[in-house]
Amino acid sequence: MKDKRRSIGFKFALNGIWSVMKSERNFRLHLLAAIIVIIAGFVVELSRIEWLFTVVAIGSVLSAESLNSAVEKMLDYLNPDVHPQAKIVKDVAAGAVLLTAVMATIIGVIVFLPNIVSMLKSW
Ligand SMILES: Nc1ncnc2c1ncn2[C@@H]1O[C@H](COP(=O)(O)OP(=O)(O)OP(=O)(O)O)[C@@H](O)[C@H]1O
Repeated sequence: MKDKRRSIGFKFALNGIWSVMKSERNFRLHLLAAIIVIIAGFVVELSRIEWLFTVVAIGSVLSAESLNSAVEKMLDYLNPDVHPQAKIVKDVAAGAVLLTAVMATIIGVIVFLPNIVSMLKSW
């Protein structure tokens, strides 16, 4: 019974990921960027520790994007009047995405730049 409930919960979670993929252009763009980064990771042969940072960076951005989308959808559903508090709620959620995207960019530069430079030197 507990297993069945768990698998239903998992199905709902997958449904949430699918829904954000369908409705959020930014999520799709970040997903595309993640796929390109993963392919680049194989090309430059990242080390184990570099993969760890890369995976954490990608996961953080996609998670923040999903939570931002949940906040947006909840507010859209509640349909509040124009109000400074409603603005703050959306802006704070969008800020979380920006913070993770900046972090991911910094990690990307630190991880990939030396690899790309040494690859170019060996040509
Ligand atoms: N009810 C509201 N009251 C005051 N400001 C709002 C309200 N709703 C949205 N805003 C402001 O307008 C901005 C854009 O909101 P909008 O609903 O158009 O897009 P979003 O849901 O944040 O993003 P997306 O473009 O992904 O749908 C928000 O970031 C917020 O600053």
